[in-house]
Amino acid sequence: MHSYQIGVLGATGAVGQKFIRLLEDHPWFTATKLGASKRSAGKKYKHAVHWVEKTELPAEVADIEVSECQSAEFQDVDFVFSGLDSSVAGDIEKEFAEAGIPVISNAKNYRMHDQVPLLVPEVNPEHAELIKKQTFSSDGSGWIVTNPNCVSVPLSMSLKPLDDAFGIDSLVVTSMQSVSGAGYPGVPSLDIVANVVPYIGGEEDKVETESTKLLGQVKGDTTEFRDFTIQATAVRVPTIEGHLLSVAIKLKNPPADIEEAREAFTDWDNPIADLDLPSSPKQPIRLYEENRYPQPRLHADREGGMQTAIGRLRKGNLMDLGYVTMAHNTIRGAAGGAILNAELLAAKGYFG
Ligand SMILES: NC(=O)C1=CN([C@@H]2O[C@H](COP(=O)(O)OP(=O)(O)OC[C@H]3O[C@@H](n4cnc5c(N)ncnc54)[C@H](OP(=O)(O)O)[C@@H]3O)[C@@H](O)[C@H]2O)C=CC1
Ligand SMILES: N[C@@H](CC(=O)OP(=O)(O)O)C(=O)O
Repeated sequence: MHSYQIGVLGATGAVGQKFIRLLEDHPWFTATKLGASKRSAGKKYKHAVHWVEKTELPAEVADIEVSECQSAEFQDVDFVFSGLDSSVAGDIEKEFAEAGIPVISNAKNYRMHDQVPLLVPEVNPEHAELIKKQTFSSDGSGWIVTNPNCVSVPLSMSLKPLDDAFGIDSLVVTSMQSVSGAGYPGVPSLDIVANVVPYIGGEEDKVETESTKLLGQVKGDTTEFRDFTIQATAVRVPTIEGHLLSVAIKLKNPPADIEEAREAFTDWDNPIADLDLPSSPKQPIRLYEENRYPQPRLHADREGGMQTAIGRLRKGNLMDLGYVTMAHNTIRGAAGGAILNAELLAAKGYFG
């Protein structure tokens, strides 16, 4: 039976609040320590946070006094989740790992670090073994694992079955990203109401790189990236939750017909199904046949926000296939993805 006391760094932020909500009643993990900036430290969580979740602020955490994000304050926890702002996540997460506290991070800072796994349990669970190569702490007790960017999650989930079946040559992706991706208060209302903003700073580089690490292979003490090319355009749209991606893909051994492409998704086996992890969706990938699906408002919450939706699968004129894919950006693409990573690592015995 797994039972862990955990801390949440950045607990007052948009992603931090999602951690708090998803951890309420979690069968394995209990949040006992919460960290944020000096602005929040010393206050009760209920007074420090500007709660934006639809559910009530969980009573178990409401009166916890928020700490500064220093390992000395978190000595009693088994590990921490990090929903820290990336401007501070680098130094803080390193300090925790050096002090022997594992960090399950949602921030971008260590995603490209040679020994840090960039992990999506259904895509590359075997990359967890890189943890053993990390030297943040002298005895190996402190380490960092990251989850990818909220666009890279549905992208890599959709690419994995296609890669297994046909091999990926190259792809073009356009991501239509919801406003919650920018945190709270996020994008100014005058920019985004009844509008589309055709640029999200720093986003395209991450989308063009992360899937080549996720679908890569651990070799020695690092990951060998794949050599397929991704061309990305990231735009902000006035939806609230759920990033919708349009993908056009060229394959090494294209399917004979669209039915064969469909089967790549429907016949794909989830490699972690037998672990029966608490946050694992029963059906990680859902292929919609209806031309008008998937839609962020209708489908982002499916399977607790952990399912990746695929639709509009069709033969392309220029590339081999076209499709759309969509996932809940702050659950599957952020806090829920990090919690699933921690469940995988707990089931594999990484927390001792
Ligand atoms: N929103 C999303 O969809 C996604 C976000 N992410 C990533 O998750 C992280 C958090 O994003 P989001 O929740 O939107 O951001 P927010 O701005 O909403 O929250 C940031 C958190 O970091 C804390 N913080 C800020 N400065 C410091 C500091 N100097 N020391 C300690 N804590 C500090 C804040 O505390 P305080 O309240 O006290 O200021 C707050 O808890 C980012 O790295 C982001 O890129 C990843 C995927 C998706
Ligand atoms: N940039 C993403 C959210 C985010 O913070 O991504 P990352 O974890 O890669 O920094 C969005 O706007 O939707």
